[in-house]
Amino acid sequence: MAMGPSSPPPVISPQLPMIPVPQAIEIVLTETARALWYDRQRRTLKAHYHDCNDNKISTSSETLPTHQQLLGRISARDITAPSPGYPDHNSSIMDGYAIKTSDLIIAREMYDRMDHDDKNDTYQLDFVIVGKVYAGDDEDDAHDDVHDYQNNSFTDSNLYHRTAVYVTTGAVVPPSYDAVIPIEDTELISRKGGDDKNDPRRMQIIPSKIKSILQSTKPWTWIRPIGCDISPGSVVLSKGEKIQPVHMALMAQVGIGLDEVHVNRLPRVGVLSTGNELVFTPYNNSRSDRITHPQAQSRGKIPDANRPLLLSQLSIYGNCIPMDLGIATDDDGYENISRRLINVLWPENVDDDDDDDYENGGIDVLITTGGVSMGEKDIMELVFAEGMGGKVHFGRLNMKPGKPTTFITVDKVLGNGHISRKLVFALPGNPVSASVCSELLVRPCLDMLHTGIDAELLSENVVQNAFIEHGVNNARVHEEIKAAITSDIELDPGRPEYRRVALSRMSCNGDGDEHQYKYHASCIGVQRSSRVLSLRGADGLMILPSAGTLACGNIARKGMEFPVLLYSQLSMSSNTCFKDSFHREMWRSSQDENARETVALGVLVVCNSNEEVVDLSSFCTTLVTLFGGDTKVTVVKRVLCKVDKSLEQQLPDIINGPQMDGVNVMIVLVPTNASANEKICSSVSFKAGLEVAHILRPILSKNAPALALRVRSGAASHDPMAALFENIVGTVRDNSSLLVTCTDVGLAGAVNSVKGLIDHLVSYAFE
Ligand SMILES: Nc1nc2c(c(=O)[nH]1)N[C@H]1C(S)=C(S)[C@@H](COP(=O)(O)OP(=O)(O)OC[C@H]3O[C@@H](n4cnc5c(N)ncnc54)[C@H](O)[C@@H]3O)O[C@H]1N2
Ligand code: MOO
Repeated sequence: MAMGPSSPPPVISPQLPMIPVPQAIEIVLTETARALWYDRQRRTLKAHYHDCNDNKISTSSETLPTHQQLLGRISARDITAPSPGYPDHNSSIMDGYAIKTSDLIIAREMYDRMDHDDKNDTYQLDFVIVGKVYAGDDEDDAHDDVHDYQNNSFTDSNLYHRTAVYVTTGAVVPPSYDAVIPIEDTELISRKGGDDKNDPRRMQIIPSKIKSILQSTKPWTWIRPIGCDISPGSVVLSKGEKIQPVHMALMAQVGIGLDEVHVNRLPRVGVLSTGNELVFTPYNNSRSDRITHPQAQSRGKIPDANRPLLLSQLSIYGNCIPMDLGIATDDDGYENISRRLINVLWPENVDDDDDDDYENGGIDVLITTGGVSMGEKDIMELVFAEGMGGKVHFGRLNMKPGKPTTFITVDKVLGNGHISRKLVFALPGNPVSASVCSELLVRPCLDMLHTGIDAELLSENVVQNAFIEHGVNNARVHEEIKAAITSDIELDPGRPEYRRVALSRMSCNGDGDEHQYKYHASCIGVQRSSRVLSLRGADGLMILPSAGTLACGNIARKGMEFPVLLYSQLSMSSNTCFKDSFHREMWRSSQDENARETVALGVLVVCNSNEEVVDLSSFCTTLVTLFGGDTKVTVVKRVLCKVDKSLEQQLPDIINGPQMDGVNVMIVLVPTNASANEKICSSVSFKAGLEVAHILRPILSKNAPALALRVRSGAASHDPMAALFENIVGTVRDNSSLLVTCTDVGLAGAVNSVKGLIDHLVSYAFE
C-alpha cells in the first residue's frame, strides 16, 4: 500500500518462515477439509435432530431453474433411470417391415425341403401389409391396424397367412411382431392402391435375399427392445459427477425433471482490493469517462487491475460464485476494515445455521490483494489476525512471484456450539503474483469446497483426522506435464520460480516405431510480477528450481525438462490427485532426510588418437541436460582416453582406479564425429566402439544385457547409425558403480531409455 499523509507508526511484525509452495497447498487443503468437517458435523447433527435422510449431509445442495445452469455443476445425488428406462417401447432400428419370426419357422422348413432350382425360381416369401406405424405414432395406432386385420379381414384366407406392418426407424414395433426386415430387402407386389381389402397390399422378400433373410432373421433382429439403451435403475448421473452435455441428453431420455436434479451449492468468494493508490475504473466505462475520471488525473494513482483479473479467473474456474467487494483504502484503518469484513463473512441478521437462507448468507472465502509485504501500510495481517481473530497459517512462500502470500482461517463458534469457518487468502498486490497464487492455492481450495469430500468411502464413524487426510490426498490439483525449455533461462538466486510459459507439442520418435510427443515451453517475456502481459497466452506455470540446485549452475539450459502445471483444468483423474503430484513429491523428497543421493556421473570419453581436441564439458552438459532438470545429477569425474595400443590396459585401470572414486554411474562415450565433424561414422570410431566393448565386458562384476538392449534400441531409435555400435551395461568396482557404454550419436535416445532405471538403481543399490 502507498504512503498516506498521516502515517501510523510502522507495524513490523516478525517475519514468518518462508515455506515451499507444495507445503502451502497442503496447508490450504488441510484447513479447507477442516472447514468441510465442521460443516459436516453441523449437518449430521441437524439431520439426526430432524430425523431426515442423510443425503444432504456432506454438502449443501440446491435445484436450479434452467438446464443451462446445471452445466459444470456437481450432482449432489445419484440419479437413476425410472422404469421402463430408454427406449420406452420396442423400437424399429430400420425403415422396413415388422414381422413375426414364428412365421419364418414354417417358411424356413419349406425352403430347406425344396429343390435347388425351385428355390430360385418359384419360392415366394410374401407378407400381407396390415398397417403402418410411423415414428411418433403411439402403440394404439399400430394396434388398430393389426387388430382390424386379425378380426375382420382375411380370416378365411390361407394364402396370406403371414402379415407385416410397415414401420419407420424409431417407430413402435406392434406387440406380437418381433423382428424387422429392412425395406431394401423387400418389394411390393400386386399393389393396386387404395384400401380395397380384397386386393390386399402385399410385399415379398426379394428372391435373391430370401436365403439370407431366413438365416439371419431372429427374434429382436433390427429392434431395440424396451430399456436396451438405458436399463431402468441404471445411474445416469452419479453423486459427485460434474454435469456435462451428455447428462442433459441422458436426463431428457429418461425424463428427469429439473426439480429432481440436486447440485452442490457453489461457495461464494469475495474479492477485495486494498490500497490508497487504487482507482476504480468501471468495466463499462467509455473513453471520455477515462479521461475525465477525477482520480485518474492524480499522479501516482493506478487502476485497480486485480479485481477484474481475479473475478474473471474465478468465473473461469466455474467452482464458485465470485462477488465484488470493491476497494478498501489504507486510511479506513484496520479496525474499520476488520469490522466491514466480519460483516461480509457473517452478515448481521442472518441465522448462520440456516441453510435455506443461502441467498443472504455470508461469503465462504475471502480474497484480498495488496498490503501483505513489509511496508508501513501493509496492514492486512493486522486486519485478519488482530481485528478479526483469525489464525495465520503461513505468511511467506518460497516462490517467485507471490512471496508475501498469506493464508488465514477465521472461525466463529455458533449458538449451537458448532464452528463456522471462513478461509482468507491475502494475496500480494502485484497483479501477476495475485493471479499465480490464486491459481495455485485458491483454485484447488474452491474445487474441494465445491466437490466436497466423499465421506461415503469412509466409515460412518470416521474421525476428523482421517476425514481430512482422505480429503487432502484425493484433492484435485493441476494436471502436470514435463516440458523442455526452448532457450537458456537464468535461474533466480533465491527462490524457485513459477514461470508463465506457452507450450507447443512436437512429435518425436520413441522406442521402436512408437510415436511420441514432447512438449516445448517458451517463457512469455519479462517475468516481473507487475507485468500482466507475462500472463497473456500462458498455458501453465513451469516450476524452475532456484540457482545452485542444478548441476549446471545458475543457468537452466535449453532442452532441459521441468514440470509444468497446466492452467486449463484441475486434474480429473484420480491418479494425479494431490498425493501423486510431482509438485508435492518435489517437496516431500527434498524434505526426506534419507532422500536419494545425487547421481554422481563419471564421464569417460574414448577418442581417436589423431583427435587433438575433444570438448569434454560439452558432453558433460549434454548428459546433465539429458538426465533432466529435476533429477539430481552431477558430473564428478571427467576423463579423456585415447585409442592406442595401451587402451586395453588403460581403460580398466581408469575405471577401477582412484580417478573414478565416488562415481555411481560411469558413462563411457565413444564419439563418432568428435573433432572434425566430417564423417558421421569414421572407421576408427567404429572399431573403437567394438574394441571398448571387448575390453570392458571382462571387467563387469555383473552383466546387465537387458539394460544394454534398452540402451541400444533407445540409441538406434534416435539415430539408426548407433545400432552399429555394441553397448554394454553392468556393474563394476565390486558392484559399487554402474557402467554404461554408448556413442555420441543416439546418446539422447540411449539415456532417455534408461534414465528412470538408473535413477532407481542408484537410489536403491549404490547408496
Ligand atoms: N521490503 C520489502 N518489500 C517488499 C517485499 C519484501 O519482502 N520486502 N516483497 C515484495 C514482493 S515480492 C511483493 S509481491 C510485493 C507485494 O506487496 P504487497 O502485497 O504488500 O502489495 P502492495 O505493496 O500493496 O502493492 C504491490 C504493488 O502492486 C500494486 N497493486 C496493489 N494492488 C493492486 C491492484 N488492485 N491492481 C493493480 N496493482 C495493484 C501496487 O500499486 C504496488 O505497485 O511487495 C514487495 N515489497
Ligand atoms: O513475490 Mo513478488 O510476488 O516477486 O513480486
